[in-house]
Amino acid sequence: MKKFDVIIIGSGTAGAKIATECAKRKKTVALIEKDHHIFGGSCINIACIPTKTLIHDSLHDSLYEEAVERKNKLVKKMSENKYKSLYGLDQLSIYDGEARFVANKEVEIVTNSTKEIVTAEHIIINTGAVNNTPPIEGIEHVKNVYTSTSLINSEELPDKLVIIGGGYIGLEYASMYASFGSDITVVMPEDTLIPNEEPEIAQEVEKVLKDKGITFLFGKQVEKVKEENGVISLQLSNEDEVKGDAVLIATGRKPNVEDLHLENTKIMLTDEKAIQVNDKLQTTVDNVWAVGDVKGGMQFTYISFDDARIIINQLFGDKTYSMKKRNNVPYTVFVDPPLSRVGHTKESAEKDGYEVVVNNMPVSSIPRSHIMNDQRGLFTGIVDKQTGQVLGASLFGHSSEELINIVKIAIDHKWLYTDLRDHIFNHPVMSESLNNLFDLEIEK
Ligand SMILES: Cc1cc2nc3c(=O)[nH]c(=O)nc-3n(C[C@H](O)[C@H](O)[C@H](O)COP(=O)(O)OP(=O)(O)OC[C@H]3O[C@@H](n4cnc5c(N)ncnc54)[C@H](O)[C@@H]3O)c2cc1C
Ligand SMILES: NC(=O)c1ccc[n+]([C@@H]2O[C@H](COP(=O)([O-])OP(=O)(O)OC[C@H]3O[C@@H](n4cnc5c(N)ncnc54)[C@H](O)[C@@H]3O)[C@@H](O)[C@H]2O)c1
Repeated sequence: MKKFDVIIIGSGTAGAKIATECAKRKKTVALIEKDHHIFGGSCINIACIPTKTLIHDSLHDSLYEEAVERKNKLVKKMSENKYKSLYGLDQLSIYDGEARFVANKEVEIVTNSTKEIVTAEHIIINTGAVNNTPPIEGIEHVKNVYTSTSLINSEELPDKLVIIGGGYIGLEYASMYASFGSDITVVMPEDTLIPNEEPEIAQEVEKVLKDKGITFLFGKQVEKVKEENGVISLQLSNEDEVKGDAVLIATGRKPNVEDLHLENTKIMLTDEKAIQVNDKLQTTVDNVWAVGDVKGGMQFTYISFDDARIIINQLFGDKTYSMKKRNNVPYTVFVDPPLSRVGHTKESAEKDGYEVVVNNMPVSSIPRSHIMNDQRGLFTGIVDKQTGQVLGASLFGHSSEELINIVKIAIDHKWLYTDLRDHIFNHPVMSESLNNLFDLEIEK
């Protein structure tokens, strides 16, 4: 049986980074990827990069088919570059095959024509997540039912798209396909949009997305789907019916564990069927680690990348970096304009015992928004009344995907609101708005 220092299952964000770092340190590595067409994993092939490219082009008057073509070229280039950056690294063997466990520390690699069992001192599982499709009667018989992956590969713009689920994918695709000109209905079980965000921000997002022509059906489940002459009818929980010519299922993504044959090991799963790890990303088997979406929790590329930092620190560093040190993770929902958040909302800060000062500021008060001719949105800043420390921000408006990182630095470094209020920004730019967002009256 061939023995490596490290086996990595999946070439996603974490896997590729760990493979490079191990090879740099002259470790022998087997990197196993089951689908050569998505070498480099989800982010560059089916997720962040293709969707944000299409979103960009949807806002710059591109025709849908042209945008899909540009997206395809970019994805191909990025995937090839990723492969080239790894292929030929000394000590690194890339396997085009599916990995499955046959014992705690033994992995079988299955290709079309071969089977080989390999072992290693360390095994890292980076198999990502797969779509979670709810059981809806009739759905398997209906054409033009898409996932986030298949819809953006279809070159035909849907005329009337019904989206099931109002999370990240549901909202980003609703906004993007509305910008391209599709008629959009979002069916979601929640009673309100983005219930974990500041209520004022959520209301503003809803208003802006409705102004784009998107219809939301709140508090509804889809029970049955059927198709007649190309018209798809979705029967909802309250007997209502909604019709479209295409359906997107955007009801979450679940850890990809099914084909790993973990029953041959002592690797345990959580109640949510993710691989159970501790804060160092160790599974329940010694020297087997899990990184990225497959370990459950937040599903973001930068979390997978940060997981790689943990592994590299644990294998080659001083072993001090772990999930315990990860906090204030920012995120952006790339609707138009983007919604970004870091740290506390008013409600979550108060739950944690803070007395807070809150400032809401319309984007229209920012000079840059007039230059760009886009005054939509609202910014909210949250500050601890006792200490004056910045606790959080919710930014719904142009460029928020960049601005939010300034607030993250402020929270991480325990800056006071006055640090942002008095910072000299250049002008006229969106970031100077932080001077005003954190210009607060704080009485102690
Ligand atoms: C539509 C969409 C948009 C998104 N947009 C964003 C965004 O804007 N920003 C953001 O931060 N996140 C975004 N995400 C989430 C982000 O893409 C994921 O969190 C991230 O890519 C997860 O990476 P990973 O390292 O866990 O694994 P992945 O990148 O998913 O890689 C897993 C790899 O393992 C391979 N594999 C699986 N099983 C086996 C096996 N048995 N043997 C061998 N290989 C195997 C797969 O083929 C795959 O290549 C988006 C997700 C989606 C679906
Ligand atoms: N900008 C980004 O960073 C970005 C973009 C896209 C996706 N992602 C990641 O991808 C992951 C998956 O995205 P997602 O939107 O699929 O998941 P999600 O968890 O964000 O949202 C799922 C939605 O589907 C609804 N839902 C669940 N079961 C349902 C059912 N049976 N019927 C109808 N609706 C149902 C949920 O209530 C929710 O509204 C996210 O967790 C996110 O981390 C990130």
